[in-house]
Amino acid sequence: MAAAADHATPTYDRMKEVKEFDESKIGVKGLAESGITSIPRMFIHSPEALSDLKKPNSQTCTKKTIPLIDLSHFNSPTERHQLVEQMRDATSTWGFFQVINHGIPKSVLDETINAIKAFHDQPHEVKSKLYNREKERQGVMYSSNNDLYRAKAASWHDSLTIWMAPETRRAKEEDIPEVCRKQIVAWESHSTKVAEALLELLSEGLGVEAERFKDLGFLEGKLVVGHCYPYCPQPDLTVGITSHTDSGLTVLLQNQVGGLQVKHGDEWVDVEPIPGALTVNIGDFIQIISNDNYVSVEHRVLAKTSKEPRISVVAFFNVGTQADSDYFGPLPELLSPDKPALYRKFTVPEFNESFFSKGLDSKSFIQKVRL
Ligand SMILES: O=C(O)CCC(=O)C(=O)O
Ligand SMILES: [Fe+2]
Repeated sequence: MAAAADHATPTYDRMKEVKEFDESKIGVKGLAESGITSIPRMFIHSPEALSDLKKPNSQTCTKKTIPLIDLSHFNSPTERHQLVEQMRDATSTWGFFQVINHGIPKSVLDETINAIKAFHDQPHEVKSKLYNREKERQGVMYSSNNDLYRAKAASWHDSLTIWMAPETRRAKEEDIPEVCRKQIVAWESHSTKVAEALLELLSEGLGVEAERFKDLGFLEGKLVVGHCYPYCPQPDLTVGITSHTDSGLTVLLQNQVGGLQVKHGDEWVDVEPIPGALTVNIGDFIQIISNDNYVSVEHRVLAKTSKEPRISVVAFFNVGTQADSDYFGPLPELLSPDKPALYRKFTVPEFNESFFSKGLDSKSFIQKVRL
C-alpha cells in the first residue's frame, strides 16, 4: 500500500506539513471543501491503526448496541433503585450508555447541533480570525485537532472548545462566537443538570452518599466542545477521532450521521444515533476513584464519505482546579482488606498535566497510577 509506506519515508518532513496546515487555519473542513481527492500524509494513520479499522466487524457494524437507559424514573421513589442498577451495570461493563427522557427538550438539542454546524459552516475569512490553540485550557479555542502537535497522526475533525468552569478558566461570554453563543450557554446549563442527576445515580450505584461525586467537585470543571467531521475522500487511511478515553463524565449529543464506536472486549460497536438521546460515558478519573467498579472505555469516530458532516457537541465534567492541593484516589468507602486500592493517590494538576499534555493516542493516566 503506497500511502502507508510513504508514512515511513525518511525524507518526509511531517512537522513542516503539520505547521503549514495549522498556519493555513483552513481546518479539515477547508481541505474537504477545496476538492482534494486524497488526504495529506499527516492524516494517514499507522498500518497497525489502519488494520484495526478494517477488522470485519468494525466497518460493517456488529449487532451489539450499547445500553439505553430511560431516566424518566429518576424521581420515582419506587423505580429509582432499578435505574441505579441499570446504570451500574452499564457503567461497569460498557462504560458507555445512551439516555432518553433526560429532561432536555428536543428543540434545545436540535438548536445546539444547528448552532455548532452553523459555526463550522462560516466562511474561512470569519473562522480563521478565531483559529487559535495558544490559550490551552481556558477561554475559547477553535482549531483542527487539539492534539495536533502531540499526536502521531492527525485526524479528520475540527473543534470549537469552550471552557465553562472553573471561573478562572471560564470563557468570557462575548468571546463565544455569536453564531452559537446563546445555544452553547443553554447547552451548558441543560447538560449540567443531566450530569448532576447522573452523578447521583453513579454515586448510589457504588453504595456511597448520593452527593459524593458532586461534593468531590465533579461539576466544577467543565468544558464544551463542538466537533465537526466533514466529508473525507479517503476514510480508509485516517479516522475522525483517534481511539482514546475521556477524563471525567462525558455527556455527548450527536447528529444523525453516526461514526462513533465504542470498544467492547475486542469488538468495535457503533453508537447508533437515536433522535433525542444523549450518549454518556465515564472517563479515567471516575474509573480510578471507583476502584475499577466503573470502566473508562476506548472510543473513536470513523472518517466518512458522507457529504453531510458529523456534528457532535460534548460537555466534559471533571473536578475543578480549586481542589489543587487535594489528593484523589479510590474512595475509602469502597476499600477493605479484600478489596484493596488498585491506584495510588494523585492531585488534579497531576491528572490534568498528564491528560492534556499527551496526544489522544498516548497511554492513559490509568496505567500511570495503577499500583
Ligand atoms: O464526536 C464524537 O462522537 C466523539 C468525541 C469524543 O470522543 C471526544 O471529544 O472526546
Ligand atoms: Fe471522547
